[in-house]
Amino acid sequence: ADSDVEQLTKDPKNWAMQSGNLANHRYSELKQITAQNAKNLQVAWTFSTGVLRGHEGGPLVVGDTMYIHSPFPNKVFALSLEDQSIRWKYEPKQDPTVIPVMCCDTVNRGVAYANGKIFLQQADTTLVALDAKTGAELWKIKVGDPKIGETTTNTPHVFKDKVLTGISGGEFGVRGRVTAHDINTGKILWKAYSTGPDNELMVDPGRTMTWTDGKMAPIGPNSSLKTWQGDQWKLGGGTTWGWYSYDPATNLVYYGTGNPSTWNPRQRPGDNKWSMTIFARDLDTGMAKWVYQMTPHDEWDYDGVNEMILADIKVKGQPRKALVHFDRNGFGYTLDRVSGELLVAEKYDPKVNWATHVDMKTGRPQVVAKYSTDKNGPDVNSKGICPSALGSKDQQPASFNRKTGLFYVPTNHVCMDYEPFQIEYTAGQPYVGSTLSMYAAPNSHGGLGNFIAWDAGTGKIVWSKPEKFSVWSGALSTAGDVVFYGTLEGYLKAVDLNGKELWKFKTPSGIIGNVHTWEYKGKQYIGVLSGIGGWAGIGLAAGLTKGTEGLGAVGGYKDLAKYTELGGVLTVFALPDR
Ligand SMILES: O=C(O)c1cc(C(=O)O)c2c(n1)C(=O)C(=O)c1cc(C(=O)O)[nH]c1-2
Ligand SMILES: [Ca+2]
Repeated sequence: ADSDVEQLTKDPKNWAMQSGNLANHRYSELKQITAQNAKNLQVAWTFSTGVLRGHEGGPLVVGDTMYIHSPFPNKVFALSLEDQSIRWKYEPKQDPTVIPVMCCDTVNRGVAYANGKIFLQQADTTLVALDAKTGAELWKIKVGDPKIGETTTNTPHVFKDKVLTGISGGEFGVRGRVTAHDINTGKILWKAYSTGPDNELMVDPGRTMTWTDGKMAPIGPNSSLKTWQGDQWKLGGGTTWGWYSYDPATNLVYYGTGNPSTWNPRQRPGDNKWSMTIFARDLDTGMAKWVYQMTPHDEWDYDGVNEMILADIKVKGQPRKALVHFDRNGFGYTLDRVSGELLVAEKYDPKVNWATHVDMKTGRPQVVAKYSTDKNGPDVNSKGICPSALGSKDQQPASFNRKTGLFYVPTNHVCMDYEPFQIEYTAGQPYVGSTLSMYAAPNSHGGLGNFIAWDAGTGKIVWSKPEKFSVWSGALSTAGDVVFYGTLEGYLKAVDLNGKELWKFKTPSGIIGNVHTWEYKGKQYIGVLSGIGGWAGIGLAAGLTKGTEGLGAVGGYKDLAKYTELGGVLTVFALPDR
């Protein structure tokens, strides 16, 4: 039987899924807080998780209870909205040796709710179901092995009667996959890899389609194996650590796969399918209906895992069932989510230079030779590549406003120098094979980020608001015509539909969490987790973690220490009583 989560997300009093709804909208129908009164927002209450390092994701609210989480050791708290007391607390026992094999800080992107259960994905790859009333453990299952660099940072995703989860470790030669579990027992119902033989990919060579020659065509047999040399696909990356979405009308689940391993492209000739790819899979069977690869043969670490936002919008004047995706590679893609047809691919940061454009017939980016780290070869420093490996956007999710039809997107405005080198694979050791340095986009406003509004029907930036640092927090937009996001200095900001700043508040630490909203006893609340960390904040969060120095210190982020310190704190805001 289907879970209650879809129904719960239809009542805007709840915030029952990390993304707000199945379609990854991060939009709320609540409109007590408006562009006129947002300047009056005040702190209603706060709560410390007692954990340092990177707090991504955000609070879930179901009825009169809030569920929040922390990064490693992955605590979960159930809080009463009535008196803010702790109803229960869960703290798993985990082996801390997992910490050094997490590439980009010990982040966690939050818990999921369904049918009276809370689902948690621990760093050590254990997927756990808890009783939402008591916090008692109902079942758990390990989906990976940290000894070979497999870890988990993603939120679990509940669609209908299944909970889906991914894997991290693209920087350790992990082979990416998604598993679908029975919500009542944890039993694996299907498992679909990103690289390898057709049966393990769960593709049908005659029926799984992809965009080629200006139309959809079957992918053909061994579509992945043919694009790797020898057994390289076994260490091929294509991990699955992003925000998934689901369309009940087509029964398709959508997610992206990450970078191919290693970052030295000369060591893995070929397109490296299906890394850097959008998968559309039937939820019941797991079989792929269509795939689209954004960055064939990645040479820059542009993981393709960023969220797929399902939106019914006009594209070039025609109403379409669209899928909108802001890829790390700097292109904003609009596809037909039913067929997989490529509709729009345009740069959402004007500085993007590694490719001139995406060929709309082949779907392939046209790479600029001087920024090809493969052509330039190992031990050559390719300079001035935009975006950097952080992408024009990383994990920080965008919001789709159902009223304006526009997307509000937190972005990075960062470029890099990239120098690949030969690396041997050793299980459980970084398999990175490149050194980077990253810096603010040259000849621009000097900051490391922008917060933008995007028209996915035409592929155009509507407005762009410069920020000193990358906007590493997820956005929220509301029917009250307010858009919220957090900054790495720790400000929670409210802007109007033209990007004009209405209000800001300095929270206790830098924000890499996502802004959520809910209603309790007739009052609308806004909540966000502070707690600097993640890749942009890792310098502050951990010093550079041993073994991950190669991931590159980002020059400008060192200044963060002038603005903020570590510490996970939830801050809840509301308008004053009249
Ligand atoms: O390839 C992978 O498996 C993998 C995993 C993760 C992760 O799980 O956090 C990140 C990345 N890659 C990555 O490339 C990246 O830029 C990144 C940023 C962050 C973050 O939370 O700030 N995680 C990750
Ligand atoms: Ca990666």
